[in-house]
Amino acid sequence: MIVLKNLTKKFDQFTAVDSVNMTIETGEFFGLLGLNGAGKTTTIGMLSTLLLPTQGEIFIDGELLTRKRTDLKQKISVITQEYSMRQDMNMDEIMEYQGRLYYMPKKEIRKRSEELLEFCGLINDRRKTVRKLSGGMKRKLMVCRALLTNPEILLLDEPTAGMDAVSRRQMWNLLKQLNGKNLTILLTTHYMEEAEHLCARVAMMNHGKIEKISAPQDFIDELGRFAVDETEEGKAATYYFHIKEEALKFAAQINGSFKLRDTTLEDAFVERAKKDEIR
Ligand SMILES: Nc1ncnc2c1ncn2[C@@H]1O[C@H](COP(=O)(O)OP(=O)(O)OP(=O)(O)O)[C@@H](O)[C@H]1O
Repeated sequence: MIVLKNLTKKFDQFTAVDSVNMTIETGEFFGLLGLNGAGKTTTIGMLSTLLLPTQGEIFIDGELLTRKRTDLKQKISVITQEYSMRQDMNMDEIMEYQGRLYYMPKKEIRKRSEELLEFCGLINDRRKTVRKLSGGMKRKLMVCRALLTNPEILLLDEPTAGMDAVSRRQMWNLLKQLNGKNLTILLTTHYMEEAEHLCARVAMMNHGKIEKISAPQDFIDELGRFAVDETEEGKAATYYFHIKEEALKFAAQINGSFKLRDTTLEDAFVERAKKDEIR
């Protein structure tokens, strides 16, 4: 279990993460959502101990996380937004290098690498250098590398940024399978469909603060499960309803064209952002 208590990070006078309180259960698939600059990466940075909190604490399974607690740090693996791999190494070499960093025996590195590369569908490309891999393959390799040391918690900062639709879905399947094996996953994403598809709960972060934590469906229900997209004289607007009959009644009096559909987490996210702009 991960517990953040009043977690705060200031860069000089600017507060990037502001008294965040949050609990992520063991084995949970949790999403951290928010506009650019909301404080998501900074939160991940503190969880990975790359950044030190200005105030507040992080507890892993009830124990205070500090840079000195290698035992706790070993439970956590992080995958950052940037590809941080040597271009001239092949997959086997990348895995071996990582294993050696953590003083893993050679035999174990080889066994676990093989399992992971197989699991991620990369085994046939293991001799390819990073330079020759597609963006999707590189991201999968980063997952393999992060899992080599058998972490209990995986932190992913925008794991599918820039991926094509097919690779993204492959990554989703992979992450779901890993979570099925009780890996706790915390991800940040700008793809609301991704969060809706994967996360049991999401936190909406805004200007460093957590505004609300709930299941994606709760955000949708709060807004109204039924959406009517109206297009009239080139203008588009969306209206939300809790009851389907009401949505249909509304749609019947529209002069232009309309589409009745299910509300998505993206709708809920955009509406919250609009309200914040007005405030
Ligand atoms: N090292 C730093 N020094 C000063 N300000 C920083 C630093 N790192 C982040 N910030 C600021 O803190 C705020 C939060 O940044 P952060 O990267 O955590 O946001 P984010 O939610 O991950 O955004 P994005 O979705 O764009 O990745 C931003 O205003 C950013 O400019």
